[in-house]
Amino acid sequence: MSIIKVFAPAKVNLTLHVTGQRKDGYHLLDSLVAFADVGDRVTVMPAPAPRFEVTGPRADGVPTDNTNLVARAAALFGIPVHILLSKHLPASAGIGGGSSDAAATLLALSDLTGDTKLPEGATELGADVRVCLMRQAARMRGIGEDVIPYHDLPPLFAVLANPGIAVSTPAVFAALATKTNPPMPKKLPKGLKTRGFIDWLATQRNDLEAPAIDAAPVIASVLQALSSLPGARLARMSGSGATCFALFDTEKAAQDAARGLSARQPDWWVEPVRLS
Ligand SMILES: C[C@@](CO)(OP(=O)(O)O)[C@H](O)COP(=O)(O)OP(=O)(O)OC[C@H]1O[C@@H](n2ccc(N)nc2=O)[C@H](O)[C@@H]1O
Ligand SMILES: Nc1ncnc2c1ncn2[C@@H]1O[C@H](COP(=O)(O)OP(=O)(O)O)[C@@H](O)[C@H]1O
Repeated sequence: MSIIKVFAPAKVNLTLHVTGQRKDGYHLLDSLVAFADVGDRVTVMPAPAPRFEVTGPRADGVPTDNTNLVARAAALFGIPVHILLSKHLPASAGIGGGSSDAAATLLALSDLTGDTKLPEGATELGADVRVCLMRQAARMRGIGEDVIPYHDLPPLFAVLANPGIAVSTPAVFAALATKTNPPMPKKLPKGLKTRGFIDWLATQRNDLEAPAIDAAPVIASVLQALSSLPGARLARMSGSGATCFALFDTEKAAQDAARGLSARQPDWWVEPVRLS
């Protein structure tokens, strides 16, 4: 029997510029997205009837019914499968857990069925699903439908930190004071090494940081804690929060900093990661 396992990496918005709003309310973005080496795991196997289970250290509170994006993605293929979702990423956390799980499910079912074409409705599962299907650094524009791979990401080492509060993406977008902010430069940097690239990132923004902090002031404490870690070069929020990241010049600096932060904040989710 074929059992297909697909990793669903955390998505990190290294930048997130909100550049406008469509008539239907969705916001136009210009975001440089990368993927971490931590994530959820989706296992799919053929079954006589559909079955869906959620396990893992971060399974609490994740829907186990057909509202889960994994179940919705699988249903698009119209064949019965048994799916195991192992949750390692916090939910409603700005790191695209649901979208990455949905993308992993689409990839697993394509593999199982041999269908190379995505089923209708696949990318409507969420604005981040398209970039999550790409699973590599990319510039994402529009509301997430315009995704171009970015091949110039140098080695990037980060600490991800989430204080354990869920943030509502629609509420954060709705609270944004200015909807038309400048995009990133037309041409993104090419050939920069880690240090220079982090310096460039520091000139860019996450426009959702301010409204997310208004909704959940603990995010300001997370950013403060990350920026004061030894060797931290830049601290920023990912997506609509509450997960924030700090960037370091070396893998060792990120690992040491993550150990220190975990010891001080044992209730936070803290992970040293490599981004690509
Ligand atoms: C903000 C971002 C940045 O990568 O990440 P997260 O914070 O979710 O991780 C994404 O654009 C989120 O993508 P995703 O979580 O897939 O969004 P969806 O489920 O499609 O939309 C949830 C809600 O967010 C708002 N929304 C989402 C995307 C967008 N470009 N404009 C919006 O205004 C809408 O209110 C929408 O109803
Ligand atoms: N597979 C999934 N994992 C996590 N949350 C999910 C999943 N499927 C549906 N959801 C729902 O999607 C919402 C957003 O979760 P998530 O995608 O993790 O957040 P974000 O959009 O901030 O990255 C949550 O309210 C959760 O109930």
